[in-house]
Amino acid sequence: MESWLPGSSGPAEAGPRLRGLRGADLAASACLLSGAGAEAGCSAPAVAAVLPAGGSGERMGVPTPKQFCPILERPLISYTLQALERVSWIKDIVVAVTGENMEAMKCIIQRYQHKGISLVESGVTRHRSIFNGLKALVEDQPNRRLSKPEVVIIHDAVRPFVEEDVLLKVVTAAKEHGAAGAIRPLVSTVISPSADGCLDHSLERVRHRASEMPQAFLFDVIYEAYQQCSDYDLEFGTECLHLALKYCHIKAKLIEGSPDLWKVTYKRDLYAAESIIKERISQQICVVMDTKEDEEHVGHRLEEMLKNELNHVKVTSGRDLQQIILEECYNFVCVNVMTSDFEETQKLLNMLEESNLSILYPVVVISVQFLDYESVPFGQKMENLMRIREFAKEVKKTNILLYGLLVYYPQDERKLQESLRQGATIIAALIKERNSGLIGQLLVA
Ligand SMILES: Nc1ccn([C@@H]2O[C@H](COP(=O)(O)OP(=O)(O)OP(=O)(O)O)[C@@H](O)[C@H]2O)c(=O)n1
Ligand SMILES: O=C(CO)[C@H](O)[C@H](O)COP(=O)(O)O
Repeated sequence: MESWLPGSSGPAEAGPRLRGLRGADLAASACLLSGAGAEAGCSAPAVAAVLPAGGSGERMGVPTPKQFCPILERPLISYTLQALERVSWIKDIVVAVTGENMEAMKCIIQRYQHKGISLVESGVTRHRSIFNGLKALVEDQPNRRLSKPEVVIIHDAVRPFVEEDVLLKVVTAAKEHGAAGAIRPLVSTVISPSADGCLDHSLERVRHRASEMPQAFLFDVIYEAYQQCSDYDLEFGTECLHLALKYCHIKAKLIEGSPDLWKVTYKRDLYAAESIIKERISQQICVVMDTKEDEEHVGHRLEEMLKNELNHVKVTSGRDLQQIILEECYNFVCVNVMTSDFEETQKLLNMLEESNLSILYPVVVISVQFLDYESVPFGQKMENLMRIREFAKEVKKTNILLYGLLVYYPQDERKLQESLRQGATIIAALIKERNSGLIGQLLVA
């Protein structure tokens, strides 16, 4: 049994904030799982995960297998790997991919800096792919690098939104019951047609559930089940929990999962996944000010306007930028009140590039300038500001989306209020949409 350190789930906080159990709660649950008291410290089963990723995604209807389809320019499977690898108590992750996609998969692992991933060749069916993944974890394999876990999680590579709390629940239940899997209420009623295409019978919807992923098993149970099962099971079966029941008489514990556990299957699911990701990374905005003037100052007024416009979003003024970057804020509004150049924006861009924050998600930077006809001639200001196009092209290479916003700054208070409101609306839209086609544009409010 491996040590399961309290609070060892630090990396799980990486990426957009997770819902459900957090930090201390997770550590406490991990202790409970082990059954060991505080005096004994935490210990828990060694856990590994197998991800079948060898399908062709026929139902998606595109040439690229769906697990490699890009969402915000990053392959879907990378999001799933990120979700699993940030769980510190999952020790090994085995991914089953086709020989044809092996190199592509290696590139994905390298480019997105995934850690602790081993690759095996997939099989012609999902069950065969999973079996290959399990074999890689068995002790008597030649060239064995991985250790046999006590519990193994099985999770589809095309379910990117799996959270640590549901993983912990299925693992805990698997340790107690031998097998466990996430379920969801049925959306539609399941009916059985007869051979002539007419209704034979209908199932009572409230008595049935949709079986989702993740699932977890005592390793010996699921490995035994796969070793015993028939070719028919391997060819046509779709349910791992059923194999554990049929061949090992293990009745899986069923765990209620969240709606986000759904399997990306059709093209529309990619759009849904993209929307979820965009929403998650738009929950915090950092306003970087080139002035420390009082609250009445126009930069602060824009910040207040943003807070009103986006009342569910955390809007913070950036004092300690390094810390804010470390906390994984993906949206920055750089307000230039005192200056009419990109010096402040440039400093921020340098910090972002050094931080590697944009490896996983596109970071939005909006450089805001104020257009005050009385102090700087329009032509001179524009000449300066047009340089944003070059900057934007350059930083796009590192996945930073740079936009310019010119806010009209009239003397008339009512008009100024209106410009600021419009500016806040544009900022909100740019952050929400993350449209790379608009980078380097100077929008006017
Ligand atoms: N021979 C196979 C078939 C499927 N899978 C994986 O099993 C998971 C769930 O299967 P499914 O959604 O059915 O994927 P596909 O078989 O790719 O899709 P489709 O049925 O539309 O062809 C996916 O991560 C898929 O890559 C696999 O590893 N090996
Ligand atoms: O939902 C699941 C668990 O029960 C699996 O993801 C599902 O069985 C995969 O099967 P298929 O390849 O036929 O979609």
